[in-house]
Amino acid sequence: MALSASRHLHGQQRLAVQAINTSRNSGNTQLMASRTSKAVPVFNTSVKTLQEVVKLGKSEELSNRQLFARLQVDPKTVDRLDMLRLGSEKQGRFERKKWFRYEEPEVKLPHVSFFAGAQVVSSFPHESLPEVGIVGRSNVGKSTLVNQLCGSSAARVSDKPGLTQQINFYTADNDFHLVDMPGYGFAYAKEDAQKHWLPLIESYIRERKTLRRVLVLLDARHGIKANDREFMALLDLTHTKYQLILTKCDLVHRIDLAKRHLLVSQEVDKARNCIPRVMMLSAKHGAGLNELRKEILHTCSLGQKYLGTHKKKETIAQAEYFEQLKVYKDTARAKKRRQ
Ligand SMILES: Nc1nc2c(ncn2[C@@H]2O[C@H](COP(=O)(O)OP(=O)(O)OP(=O)(O)O)[C@@H](O)[C@H]2O)c(=O)[nH]1
Ligand SMILES: [Mg+2]
Repeated sequence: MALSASRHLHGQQRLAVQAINTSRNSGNTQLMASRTSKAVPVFNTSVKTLQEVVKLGKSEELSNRQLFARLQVDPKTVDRLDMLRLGSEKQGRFERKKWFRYEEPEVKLPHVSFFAGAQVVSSFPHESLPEVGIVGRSNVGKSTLVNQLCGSSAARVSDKPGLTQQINFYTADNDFHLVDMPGYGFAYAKEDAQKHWLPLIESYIRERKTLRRVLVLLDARHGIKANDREFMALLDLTHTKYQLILTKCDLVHRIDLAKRHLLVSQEVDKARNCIPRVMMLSAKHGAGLNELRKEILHTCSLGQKYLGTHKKKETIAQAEYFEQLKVYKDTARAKKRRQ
C-alpha cells in the first residue's frame, strides 16, 4: 500500500501539483499578490487553465488557499449544482429565493441487508452477484452512503472515525452486493488494526472476481489527500475500475464545490482505471444520490430492470425545470432593468 503518491500523477498534473507544493513550501507569509490582479477563468477549460493558475501562484507566491480562491467558475455549472441542490448556500444576500424546484424522478434501489462480515480473507463470502465496493478515509461517510442509497439502516454509522472495523457485505434483494470497508487514514486507530485492515482490503480488491467497481469517497471539503492517492495508485496497479465521489457536499458552498470538482476531475483525468466522471452527493440531504444509484445499476447491468421509464420521466422533469428557470431569469433581469 505504501505506493508513492506522485507516481499516480501524470506529466502536467504532476507539474501543477509540484508547483502548488512549492508555492506552499516557499513561505505563504510573504504574500506578493496584488489585490488588483485579475481572477483567472478556469472552469470547463481543462489542464491549461490549471497551469495558468499555478503559474500565477508561482509568480505571486500564493498559498493553495489563495490559488483556490482565484479559480473562477462557469455560471452554468453553478446552475447545474443549483438544480441538483448540491452545495450549501450562503444565507442572506447570496441566498437564491425560488418558487420552483427540480422535481427529480426518484430511482429506487432494493433494501439492503447485512449478510457477511470479514476480518480475514477466508471469511469472504462466496463470489456470486456483482459487487460495488465503497472505500475512503475514515469518517468520510461510507456506511451512511450504504444506508442512504438503499433507504435502510443496515450499516452502523458514527460521528467518531474508525467505527467500521471489518469488510461488511450487504445484499440488495439478491441483485447486487454493496461492500462497506473500514476507512484508511485514521490516525487514532491502533496501529495493529490499521496494519490488519489494509492488507485485507488489498486482498479483497486483488482477488474478488465479482467486483465491478470501487467507489472512492472523498470529503468535498478536502478533496484528494495523500492516502487517497496511494489507494488510487493501488487500484490502477490492480486494474480495478474505480470512480471518485465527493461526499458531504452540503457542507461546502456551491461555488467552492464547483472549484473542488474541477480540481479533482483534472487530477484524475488521465488515471488509467478511473471513470472520468467525478460524482457529488450529500448523503445527509439526499442530493446527488439518484445519479449514483443509476451509475450503480448500470455498473451491475441492472439498468433495464430498475430504470424502465426513468429516462423519459427525467427528460420531462428537466424540460419543465429549464422552462421555469428561464422565466425566473427573465423576470429577474426585467426587475433589475426597472431599478
Ligand atoms: N453533513 C453530512 N454529514 C455526513 C454525510 N455523510 C455522512 N455524514 C456524517 O459523517 C459521519 C461519519 O459517517 P460514517 O458513515 O460512519 O463514516 P464512515 O466513512 O463509514 O466511517 P468509518 O467507518 O469510521 O470509516 C456521521 O456522523 C455521518 O452522519 C453527508 O453527506 N453530510
Ligand atoms: Mg463505516
